[in-house]
Amino acid sequence: MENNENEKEKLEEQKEENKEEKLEEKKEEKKDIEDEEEEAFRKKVEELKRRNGGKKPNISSLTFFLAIFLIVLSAYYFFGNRISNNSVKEVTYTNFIEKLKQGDISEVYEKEDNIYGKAIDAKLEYETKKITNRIGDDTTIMKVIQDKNVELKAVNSYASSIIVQIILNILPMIILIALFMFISRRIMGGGQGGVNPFTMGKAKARLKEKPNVNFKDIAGLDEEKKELEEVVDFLKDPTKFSKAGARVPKGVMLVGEPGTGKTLLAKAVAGESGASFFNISGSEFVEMYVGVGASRVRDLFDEAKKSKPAIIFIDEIDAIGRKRGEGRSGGNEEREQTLNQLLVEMDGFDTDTQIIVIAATNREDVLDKALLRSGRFDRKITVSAPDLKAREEILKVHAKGKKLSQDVKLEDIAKITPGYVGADLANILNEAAILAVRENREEITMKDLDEAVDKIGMGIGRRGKKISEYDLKLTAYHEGGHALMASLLPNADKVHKLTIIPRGNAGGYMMPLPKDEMYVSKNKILEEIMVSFGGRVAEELVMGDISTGASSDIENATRRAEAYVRYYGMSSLGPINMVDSQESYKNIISSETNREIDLEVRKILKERYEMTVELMKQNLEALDRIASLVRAKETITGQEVRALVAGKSVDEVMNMTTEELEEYY
Ligand SMILES: Nc1ncnc2c1ncn2[C@@H]1O[C@H](COP(=O)(O)OP(=O)(O)OP(=O)(O)O)[C@@H](O)[C@H]1O
Ligand SMILES: [Zn+2]
Repeated sequence: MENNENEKEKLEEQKEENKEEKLEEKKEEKKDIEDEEEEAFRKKVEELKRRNGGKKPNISSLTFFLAIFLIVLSAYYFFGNRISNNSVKEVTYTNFIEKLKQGDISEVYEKEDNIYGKAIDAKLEYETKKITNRIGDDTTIMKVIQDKNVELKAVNSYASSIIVQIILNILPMIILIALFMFISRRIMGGGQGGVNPFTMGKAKARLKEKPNVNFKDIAGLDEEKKELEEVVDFLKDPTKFSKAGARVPKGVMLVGEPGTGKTLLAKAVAGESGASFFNISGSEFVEMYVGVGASRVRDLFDEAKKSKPAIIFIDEIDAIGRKRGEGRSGGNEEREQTLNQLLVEMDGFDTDTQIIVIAATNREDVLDKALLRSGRFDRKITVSAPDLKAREEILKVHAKGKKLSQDVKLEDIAKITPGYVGADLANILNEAAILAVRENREEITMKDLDEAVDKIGMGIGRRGKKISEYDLKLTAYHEGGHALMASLLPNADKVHKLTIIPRGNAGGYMMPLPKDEMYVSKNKILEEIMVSFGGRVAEELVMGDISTGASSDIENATRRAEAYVRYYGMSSLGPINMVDSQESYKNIISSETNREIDLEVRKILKERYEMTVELMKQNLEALDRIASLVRAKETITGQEVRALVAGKSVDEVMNMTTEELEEYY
């Protein structure tokens, strides 16, 4: 099979499409972005508030330098006045000598460039410029002084004036530095305690900590913890890895919505392995001055190497890890340099480096592919929103140390909070505690918790909305329809996971496990079209009505069918490339051919839709079982789906052990 560049790309694309969850995401992404941006903004504000701890923005450094300035100024006047608090009259040198000769001056002293002479009546001082360096070198004036027996003060205010002068000379510098620091704080957005201009390239040492979080402090997230265990092993005993010739982990990418516990997981890896924990946010690198990001990365890694084993946790990696040559204008070059430096550092790791970089993001789509290449962040762990059971456990974790009244059933709170993440659940308990305290009660009641759910729910927008019974059923059947098709059709990608926990604007999703294959077969394309249609068909057969929830499924199916005809030349129109692109055959595609393509695409889609209806009608019971299990558990695995499709009942599957389920891998 010939495999030119383009085709490879197409195949890649196809593969990626498969990987993508097949639900409504595409269409709704636009809406999502708005939601996300709002969410991001809200988070930023909260973050700022949190960092400042309610204090006013830090302007103490400015006041500090202002104070110094005032002290210096008053000191100057103090000394200055003590030296000459009489009125001074400037005279010419000859005039001064004249006055001396006439005996008008009783006392002479020098200060800086001048000679001063106190008038006899002590009311006036004469001032004139010195013509020599020291008054003693001036033979003319010395002779007159000796002749007239005028008192010459050898020690004068010269010393103090040096201090004043030094201060005066460095004062502008001090003021400049103060201003610089003040502005730098402004640039940093008031957070992080500002930057010292002399060490601004340095990673802050205070970022290092030894967290006392362990895996057992994290509720749910079992799969995620299991995957991280390997990293813990490595940090504890790297020799085990090198001896076994196993590839050493370098970077782990945690992908998941805000508040799902990514930071917590990273800390727990440190806690479990006893490694030092360096925490920095990607946005901190780019909010810095130009040219500093890369050197900060270098310093951070140097720091970490000194206290190995260590974990470097980079939150919001997307801030530096965006696709290169893309993204918002300004600061791009800076970001790219920072990213390059990060890659360079990671490429330089070997077995005894004993550093693991854990990065977190909720925008995997914008990440530069280079980051995910092998030897860098090649372990990707999706941190998902908690399901029913996990939510109850998280609630329990955060209920520790709080008094709950007898009537409280955390299980019931878990039931009404699908879509809430760990941070939301922690907030619910805090809020409930506040409500109780406000009414002078010691115990949190169910009513407090209910109220807290409403309040937090309002704050988190869509995620916190209660979902109607009808919508839950619709989602369960829709996703169940995808999963059923994926399990029945031999060439389609297997189901990895099925969930009705809302994410973004999607009510739920079916996550396939893409096969590792070089080429996509004709049958696979056709079957994947049926998997896409599975959602819509299930709605039609079970609910008797169809919804807008299938829009992206339909788009997906259409795209596949079109590629099948136009690009892969698999249809009855034959192996002709009819891709609509600038350099291709396009110019000679006649309008008749276009019409033919159109008809062919429609025919394929119609056929496949009807086949999906037929196949699903024969397996409606399996569909019911899938829908009811996913309703009960919110998230179910591919194994569970396949056990149900194989004829096991919902109860049987619920009671299966992990080993028993392995059979349905
Ligand atoms: N599985 C969990 N078990 C217990 N508590 C959790 C869990 N997940 C989240 N939390 C709570 O939510 C808080 C926020 O979680 P964390 O900061 O780890 O989320 P995150 O995914 O890193 O979010 P962000 O993307 O905003 O940084 C934690 O401090 C913890 O109190
Ligand atoms: Zn769907």
